[in-house]
Amino acid sequence: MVAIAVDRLTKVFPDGTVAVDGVSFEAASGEFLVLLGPTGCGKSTILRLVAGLEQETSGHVLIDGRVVDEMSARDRKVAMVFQDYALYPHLTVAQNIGFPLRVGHHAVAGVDARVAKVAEHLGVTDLLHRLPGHLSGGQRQRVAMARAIVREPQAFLLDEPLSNLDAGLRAELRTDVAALARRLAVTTLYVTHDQTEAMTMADRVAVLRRGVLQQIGPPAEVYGDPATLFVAAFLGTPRTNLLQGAIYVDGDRAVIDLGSQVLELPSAGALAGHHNDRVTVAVRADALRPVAEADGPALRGSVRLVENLGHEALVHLDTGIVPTPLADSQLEHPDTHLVDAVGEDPPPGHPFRQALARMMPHGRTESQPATARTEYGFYPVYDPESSDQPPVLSDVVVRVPAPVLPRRGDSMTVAVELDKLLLFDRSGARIRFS
Ligand SMILES: Nc1ncnc2c1ncn2[C@@H]1O[C@H](COP(=O)(O)OP(=O)(O)OP(=O)(O)O)[C@@H](O)[C@H]1O
Repeated sequence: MVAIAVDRLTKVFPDGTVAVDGVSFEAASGEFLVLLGPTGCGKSTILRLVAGLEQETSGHVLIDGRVVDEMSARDRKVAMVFQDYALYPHLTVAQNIGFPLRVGHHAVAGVDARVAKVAEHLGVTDLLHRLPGHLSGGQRQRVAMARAIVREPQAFLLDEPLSNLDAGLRAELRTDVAALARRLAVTTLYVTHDQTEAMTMADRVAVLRRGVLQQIGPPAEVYGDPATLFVAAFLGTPRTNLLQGAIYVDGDRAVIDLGSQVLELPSAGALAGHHNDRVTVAVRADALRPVAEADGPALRGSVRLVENLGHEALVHLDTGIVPTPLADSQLEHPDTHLVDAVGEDPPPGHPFRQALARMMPHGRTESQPATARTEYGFYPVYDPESSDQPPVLSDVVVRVPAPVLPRRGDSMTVAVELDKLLLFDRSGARIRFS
């Protein structure tokens, strides 16, 4: 088997769309590498470039250490499977699987044996005589996979192969597909926007955003140690809580000021140089634990909503903390929207004045002016362009084990595991503090 690498790969389409922007990575021989990212981030384009179905604007594709930029798709000997399996409707399953061998240079002898072997690998032996129209979606996808591997490709390129299937089948097939790729030890690039698929199937995950590689690493590392706010926000079920905050440092004391609440850190440590920095605090449900009484860092709130999932519940807590909005925040527009409200007010007449006037201060009450600061000098800011609606305070989502569930309106305290707390600066880059 062979390694696949891309080196500063860039694809600009004729209309100027930069679909892939200087991406470099290497999938080792036999590795299962998942390309993960939201729609339009360039995943499929990377796959098509590797397959030779698209010509790169600059950079290189390497297969087994050899630059293949000028090599035809056929000669690259990689097999690609798409989400629409595109089986030939008038051919039986056996004929579909054997098709690449019959049109290729192979002697016809031996085709049946290879079809039988591959069909067994994919668990479709009983279906060999059927037509695709008489198969379920999952069975069709298995046949498409069988057809792709029958030529014994050097590598597998899978483009959202499971996305047309229902949830149950997806779960079943993702285990099968990953197991098959490992059994055959075929180097695999697998494209998905589904974080569960990425986490469960991959040896390593490459997270992409707008054609740019954000981070690559084993699933646990990318999840637990995200390099950017984008990665932290993209990976998390339930969704990662993103909270506006600021860092306050006084000697060896450090506080993360969340407006209506503060989290005290044991020591300033690596945050010493970040006094007054505006940050987004990303805190996932697995960093939060409901407690009767806090004996360490904690957040408090009142229960707004309980989603009962049977074995556990997701509790939405109204904490009075202002969220970093996912779509209109620095997540999508680095450093363009948020005003640095820490430290000093903008001068009169400054264009940000209006924005500041619409700020939601911490624990706002009727008697409190809208520009109240916390004792540490911070107030969260709403982007006035993102919405005409009054600002909404963040719900912090917490997992609570069934059966003892809180009720709407109950107060709740959740202990915060500080070493799972993720801080990001205004450009979305990680601030490490321990
Ligand atoms: N032929 C083309 N001409 C112009 N733009 C294109 C072309 N093909 C893709 N794009 C654009 O390039 C970007 C990346 O597309 P690509 O299909 O690689 O994304 P993706 O991450 O695979 O998305 P999805 O998950 O929706 O399939 C998108 O903005 C897309 O609109």
